[in-house]
Amino acid sequence: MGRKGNFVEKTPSGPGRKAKKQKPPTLPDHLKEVKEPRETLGRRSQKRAAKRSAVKAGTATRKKPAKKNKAVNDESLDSEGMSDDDGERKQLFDDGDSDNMGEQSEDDEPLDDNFKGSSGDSSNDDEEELPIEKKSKQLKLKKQQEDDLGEKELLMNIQQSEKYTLPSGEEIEKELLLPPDLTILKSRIKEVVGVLSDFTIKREEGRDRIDYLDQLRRDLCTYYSYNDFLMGAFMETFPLGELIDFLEANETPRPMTIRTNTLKTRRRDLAQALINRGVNLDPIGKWSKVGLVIYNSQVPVGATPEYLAGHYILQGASSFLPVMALAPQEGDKVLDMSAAPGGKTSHIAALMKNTGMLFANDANPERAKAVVGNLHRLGVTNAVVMTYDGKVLPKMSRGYNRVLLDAPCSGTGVISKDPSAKTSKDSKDINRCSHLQKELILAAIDCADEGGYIVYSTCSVLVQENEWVVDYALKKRHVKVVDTGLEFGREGFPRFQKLVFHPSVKLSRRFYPHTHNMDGFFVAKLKKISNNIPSTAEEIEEEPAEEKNSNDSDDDTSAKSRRMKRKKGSKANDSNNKNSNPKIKKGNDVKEEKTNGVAKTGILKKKAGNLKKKVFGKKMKGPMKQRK
Ligand SMILES: C[S@@+](CC[C@H](N)C(=O)[O-])C[C@H]1O[C@@H](n2cnc3c(N)ncnc32)[C@H](O)[C@@H]1O
Repeated sequence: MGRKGNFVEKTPSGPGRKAKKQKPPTLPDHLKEVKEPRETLGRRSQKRAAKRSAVKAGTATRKKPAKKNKAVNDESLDSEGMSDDDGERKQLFDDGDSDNMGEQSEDDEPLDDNFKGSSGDSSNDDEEELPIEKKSKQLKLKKQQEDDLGEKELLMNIQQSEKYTLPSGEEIEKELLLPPDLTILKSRIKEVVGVLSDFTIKREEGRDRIDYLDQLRRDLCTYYSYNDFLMGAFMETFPLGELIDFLEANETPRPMTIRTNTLKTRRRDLAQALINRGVNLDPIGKWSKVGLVIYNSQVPVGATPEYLAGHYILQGASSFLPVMALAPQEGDKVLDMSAAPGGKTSHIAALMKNTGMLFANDANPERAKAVVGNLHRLGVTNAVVMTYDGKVLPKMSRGYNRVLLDAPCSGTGVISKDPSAKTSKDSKDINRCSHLQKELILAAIDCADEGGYIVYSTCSVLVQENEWVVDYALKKRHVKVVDTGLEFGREGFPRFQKLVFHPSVKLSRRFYPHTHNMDGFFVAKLKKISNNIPSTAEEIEEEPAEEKNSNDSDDDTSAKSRRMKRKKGSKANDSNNKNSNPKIKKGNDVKEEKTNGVAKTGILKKKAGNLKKKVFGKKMKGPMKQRK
């Protein structure tokens, strides 16, 4: 579909199988005789042909290019007769009828002669050369010299890196007085990463790892313009080699992607319509049937008639993933707890084929307006838009088959889109986000029906906003982590620094700009086992378990190395993932309500006076008519 760019450059791979098998052509002697140049030959060709004749007759010598000489002198080649064959073939081409062939082989030769700076024949050739040929030779020579120099420098650098010395405090102070020299910073970053990757061998006597890490952190902050806190957080999250890739990826925008709105069109038809408008596109990948990647366009992609008609939405590739993990079904009752501007809500509606009931909530009324606009444009008719604080939702409406919590977050996965995060986020922000996320995830679980699914996602790469939050939910509610069903993505971290999370958080998925060429994202899927709340939930500390011994090897995932920092009786929740019931107590504040997947509009009706809601297409009374 579309105009596919052929990114794989095809390089000729030498003679084919048949050609290799064939012996060089052997001609009868009379045909090998040198012919007089034909009348049609040009002046230069005639000169060359005359020279060749002289060489053959022994009245002149002919210089061979350095490489070819080497090949000719190579005994092993001689013994196989290959060089003779080459010579013979060359001679045949040179003397043959084809002027082009002759010219070609001649053109190749003087270049090497010139390289050797020889006189004689080559100087004659020089005289014959066109200015462009001379220029080309000079450029080749210059390039060769540069390459040689580069190689020498590389060797020198390698030798230097083995005994790389960190700058002294005085040198650093001096440096700080001047504007940053990016070239120096870049090479020092490279050097320090090199030392850290082979520390015992490359370290400077008397220097600790922390000295190098501090220097690296300072340099990375300056080079990539991050604040110290965030750089530290990233250094804890990624191995060093990967860290640089991640930071580099944050400097370039991700590909523009759109999602076909299957409520209105098919991807094939949309692609054709956009191609007709001069949009160069491709399917996003095998993992999505609705995504298209836009390489370039002659028209603004956010203002085409197809866009205005709601045939697609501009949406980052990673934003498809939480909805795919949620896998909403036709007729479901679904809650999108923080929905604005509605990209994922509209995707959910499309998968539900506008059936069932979809509640799109966002605490920010201004942002909720964008949800209204998008849902109208995209033809969503099964949705209600609400503007509540997600934390209060369980008191109003429960029994959802599926709940999406695309949580408010620090945005550390989308720095290429919003580079202000590089300097604006500090530890307080992350703590605040994490705290809110923990409250919202519990609310999301409470809203879900028994057996229902909750997808938790963020566009952050920080553990505190991801695995930590999921681990917290596992301790506080009777849920288990299940497979997201997504085909790709890195596993969630079951451990981080000294912290140990429930091993099942591994089932969650991490997506990175440097590995997946999409925004950094985290997706976890939970299944609610029951409405019961672990009896110890209130006593459980919010902090995840800490490892006993920080020297434990990173690979040691044994149960021994885990110390669950729970108080007495906390075993209950450990069994969540084995599907057994933990010690439980009924939540007093929560009135249970089994809905079997059908919306209980009574709740909404009761609170209608307070609800700032909008209904699209269908009235709120009674369950939606389902289109199957
Ligand atoms: C990551 S955005 C959601 C993006 C949306 N899911 C989409 O795909 O278009 C997070 C949203 O959470 C909303 N939010 C923040 N605090 C909230 C709360 N306490 N309850 C509900 N929504 C909240 C923000 O207004 C913001 O729109």
